[in-house]
Amino acid sequence: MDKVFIEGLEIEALIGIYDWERRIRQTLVFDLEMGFDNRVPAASDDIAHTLNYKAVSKRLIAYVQASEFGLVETLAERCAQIVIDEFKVDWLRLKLSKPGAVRGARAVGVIIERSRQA
Ligand SMILES: Nc1nc2c(c(=O)[nH]1)N=C([C@H](O)[C@@H](O)CO)CN2
Repeated sequence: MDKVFIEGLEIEALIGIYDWERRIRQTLVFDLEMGFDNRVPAASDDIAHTLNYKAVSKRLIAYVQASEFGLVETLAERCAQIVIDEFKVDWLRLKLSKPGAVRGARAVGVIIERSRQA
């Protein structure tokens, strides 16, 4: 399966379960792999035929910056659903990292894989 990917997309958000986290914004890092048949845009050389990684990135930036969830699980799930619904993606893997959230760890977070429901 072909893929389009976005790696290391940094977005600031209000996220976390502790009181101190509700008073600050933290940097989150998104890595996405999205299933897509890249033979179609390769044949036409037309951006309109692509899964446009810039358009996906801009949509996620707008959504995440405005979000206020407690758990990274919730935010990851909503972002996955946006990409599947709005960009006609059938399958994706999304890694959401929260750097520096746990002392001693470079990052913590979740990795989810989701498919379009039949
Ligand atoms: N599985 C999760 N564990 C934890 C989360 C989370 O969102 N998912 N969040 C926290 C705190 O907000 C933490 O990031 C602050 O250091 C703890 N565990």
